[in-house]
Amino acid sequence: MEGKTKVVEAAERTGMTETWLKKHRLVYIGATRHPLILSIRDGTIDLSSFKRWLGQDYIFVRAFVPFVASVLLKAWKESDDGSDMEVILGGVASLNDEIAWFKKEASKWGIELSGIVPQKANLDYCRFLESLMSSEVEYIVAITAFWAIETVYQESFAHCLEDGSKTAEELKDTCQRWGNDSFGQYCRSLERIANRCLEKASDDVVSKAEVVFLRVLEHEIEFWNMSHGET
Ligand SMILES: Cc1ncc(CO)c(N)n1
Repeated sequence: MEGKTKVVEAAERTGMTETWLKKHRLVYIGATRHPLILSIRDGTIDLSSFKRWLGQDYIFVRAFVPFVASVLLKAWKESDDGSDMEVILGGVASLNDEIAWFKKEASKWGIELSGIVPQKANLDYCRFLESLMSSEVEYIVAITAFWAIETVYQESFAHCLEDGSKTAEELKDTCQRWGNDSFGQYCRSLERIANRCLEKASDDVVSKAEVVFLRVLEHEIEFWNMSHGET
């Protein structure tokens, strides 16, 4: 009887990410359909907002590298599936390309990356990432954050490439960077890892992961808000 109860509980937990996306739908939409993204998609974007975002995101991505490395380390220590490490390593490799891309893109727009001052929302987000790098933070919690961070960008930029979007030619490269199908597949691999881990996790760890998921969404919204340039 006890065994049966456990099976039912596990079944209810399959697709935890799906459950959270439904439960927190409004916040998720806030993060993936932000006015900056909508303005890229409808062609009304103010280029100074785009440039502000680009410069700040370069700083963010530099802090994101050690975070992803910390997830890799946790996978090596805590994961029960050796293929997790390969997916995460693929993420590290694509960040290497991403940093090179930021440099190229910045020079295209005449942005001096070394002169960028990180804004408060960026510093807050980077501090949050740093808190997740602690060895006290469980692999499941960290991989959930990683999946959410990548997925927000994928969903946002893919929206700018859908049929009917009026994205300017010079912004398509940026949208492709995160909006392309292979980045989408990579996000789904991360989601499968998160769901597999969440299925086996204790209630306590699952609720910690949910809190972290929500905080990622809030940080992403604040990050997009920086492009307004009011702070
Ligand atoms: C703020 C932010 N979130 C997510 C990503 C995706 O890597 C990024 N580059 N920047």
